[in-house]
Amino acid sequence: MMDAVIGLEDGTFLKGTGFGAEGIVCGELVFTTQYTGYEESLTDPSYSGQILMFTYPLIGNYGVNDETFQSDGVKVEGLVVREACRSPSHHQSMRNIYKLMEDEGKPGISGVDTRMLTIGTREHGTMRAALINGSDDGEEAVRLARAQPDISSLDLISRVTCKEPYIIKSQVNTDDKKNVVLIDLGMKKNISTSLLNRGIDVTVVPATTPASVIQEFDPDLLFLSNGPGDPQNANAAIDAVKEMAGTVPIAGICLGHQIIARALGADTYKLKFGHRGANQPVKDLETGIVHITSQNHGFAVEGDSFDDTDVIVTQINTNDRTVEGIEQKDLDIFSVQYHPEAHAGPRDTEKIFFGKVMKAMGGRV
Ligand SMILES: NC(=O)CC[C@H](N)C(=O)O
Repeated sequence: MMDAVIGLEDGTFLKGTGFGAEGIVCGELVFTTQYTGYEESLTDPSYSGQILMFTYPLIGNYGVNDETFQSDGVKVEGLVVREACRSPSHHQSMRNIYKLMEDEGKPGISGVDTRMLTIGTREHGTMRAALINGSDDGEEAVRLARAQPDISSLDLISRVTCKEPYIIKSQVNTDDKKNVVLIDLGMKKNISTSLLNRGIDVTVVPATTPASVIQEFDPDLLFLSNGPGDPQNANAAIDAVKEMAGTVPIAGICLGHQIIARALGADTYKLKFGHRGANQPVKDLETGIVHITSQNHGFAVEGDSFDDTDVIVTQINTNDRTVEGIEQKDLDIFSVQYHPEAHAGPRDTEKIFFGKVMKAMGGRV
């Protein structure tokens, strides 16, 4: 048992019990309301630069199975929970969450009032934080929280994107093989899996790959993944979309959606405390149907700011009416703010979104 403390930029600090690796981490403190799916969220590269807090009071009760990972390891900077389960129960569990965080060199804190921290975040907006595992010096944690740069000034994508292009061949036999070029901005594994399961070969390329190189791979569709940080910092991908718009269909998820929107001349802005959870209601404005979606984002697209006046907002969040989906029909471009690939979260929109990707390439849905 180690002393641990979390400090926020507003001067709040809470002492608790440390687990995982000893050390100090800094990042934005964000909360997610999902009850399950902690393995997927901890390994989601979109959380790079952030300390993740679960509002659900018990995390780790079904252990850790590496098969669920959305990347090669834990990508959050640190973890905040009310209680971390030491003795999990699940036949596929390989280790407990204590061991996971220790093996991955990431600190966690338990035994803190996550309700108070969540209310504070909702009232103040997302705050910079520091988590120290191995000390209970709250003043130092607050000082470190305040000393770090704002997330918008960090280049987080370069930390999580792949270094070289690579090709994943689909094992599904189809007569008409399609090839998607996927710009890896910090891709969750289930995005490529959702394409591979439909018989599509996936060429994954680094975030700074220019349009000229993407074209050499002869894509049937250009796909932009999820990823960390402020979409304003993804200039290379924004330029690639601008250059390729109209030449191939383009689709995107989350950060990919924000990048596509910026390429079409829209503004993006920071939400007060973001949407993170597995039950976010999204209304399709064409059908009127509301789907329950998985989400993890802190930025959003300004719906009425598009330079391209043919862009339509296709979906909105019914909680706060923020933009959840856009489409430019003439250019065959569409994207969503939520996560149709789920993992973690509901699969309500999986068939709809990836069906649309298939249709855009002239393939079978
Ligand atoms: N999951 C994501 O792709 C997140 C996108 C972006 N980093 C945001 O926080 O809004």
